Amino acid sequence: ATQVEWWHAMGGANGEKVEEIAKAFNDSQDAYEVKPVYKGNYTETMTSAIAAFRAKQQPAIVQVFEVGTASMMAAEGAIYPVYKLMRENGQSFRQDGFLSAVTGYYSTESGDMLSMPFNSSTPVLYYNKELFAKAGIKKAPTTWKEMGEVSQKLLDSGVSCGFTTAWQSWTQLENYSARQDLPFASEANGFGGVNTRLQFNGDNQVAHIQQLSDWHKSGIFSYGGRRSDAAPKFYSQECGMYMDSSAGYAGMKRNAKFDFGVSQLPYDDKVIDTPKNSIIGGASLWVLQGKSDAEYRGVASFLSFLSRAEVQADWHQFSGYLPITQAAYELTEGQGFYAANPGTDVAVMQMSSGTPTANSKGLRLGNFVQIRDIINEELEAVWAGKKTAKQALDTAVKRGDALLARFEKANK
Ligand SMILES: O=P(O)(O)OC[C@H](O)CO
Repeated sequence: ATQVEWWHAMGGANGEKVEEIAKAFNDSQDAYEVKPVYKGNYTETMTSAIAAFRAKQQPAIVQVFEVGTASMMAAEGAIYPVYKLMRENGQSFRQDGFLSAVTGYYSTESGDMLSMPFNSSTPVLYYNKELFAKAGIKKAPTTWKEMGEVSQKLLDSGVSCGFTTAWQSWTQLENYSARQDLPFASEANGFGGVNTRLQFNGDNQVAHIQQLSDWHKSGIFSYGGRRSDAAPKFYSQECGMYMDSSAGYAGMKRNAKFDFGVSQLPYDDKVIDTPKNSIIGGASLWVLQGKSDAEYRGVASFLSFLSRAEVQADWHQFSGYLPITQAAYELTEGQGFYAANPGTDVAVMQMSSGTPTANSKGLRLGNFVQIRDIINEELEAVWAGKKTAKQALDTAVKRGDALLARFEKANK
């Protein structure tokens, strides 16, 4: 069989599921064998693939997190656009069957899908129902004001922290901006052109980060790391609430030894009456150039397999990633999964509520991997009490803009 290498960044429970999916494809036919290879976290996987491409050792498929999207799109000679691959390999590929919020993120202006949105997520709020009950809290907070009040009740009942968060730039700046309908960057968050510049140092974002800083001092909020490293604070019941990707679900079922609930991210009722949709994260699969025709036939066949409703629905139900096709969503609903597992449809609802605005469609920023590092550094200076929110966000914008200017120059 022709071998097809697939580099990915799925560890833990979701990594085991990826192995299972590849095996199911391999068992379903004997012309191709997909070999999944775990390459570390998202940044490590992307960096390895770029280095491998330069050394002509690249895999056929690489999983790249949403943050790397603009960089991948710009790497024209290195990628084989998915819409083209499917067409040239005789696979019928109905883009219109995918959820528009997801395809929009990964398509060109003319609507052609460049990568395959295998695992799209959106951040949600997880909460410990048992700690809530002990503290006399009846329901999950819906606004940031309630977030503070509920956290205080948790602290008063003896819990050591109200909440923690994973992926701080994604949850507290990118999605905060989208939900509150505030620009994160100009040019429709980069969708309008490479001449985009950062705007997340507006008054509302500054006030939000300053509030988190004050809460960090009082114990309401506790910082636990740049990716999902804060999860153990929630599992160990140190914190009563936790904001993370909807795909934290698989790990949650495995590690949380208590009853937990899932609800939408809180919104800021000082800024907006009805929050906008949240934006996606997670990753998509990019096909790389330089492989044989036989390998590409294998890739196309595998991507078709991955978009099947039953494969998608199973992956969605296991991991908490979004059902990326309408058919996978309907199948899941028809199977009674949402009714039997309350909270599992929160991400889809939050993501698809209302009509997306220029501020909630998503982000398309060059050098965004490095910009996220800058944001992480600056936010960490806030949590450490070394900078005010305003100082940190102003500096992050200035440093990030220099990277955007460089990307603009290279991609005009
Ligand atoms: O944990 P994931 O896979 O949903 O990804 C979260 C963020 O989008 C990564 O940038």
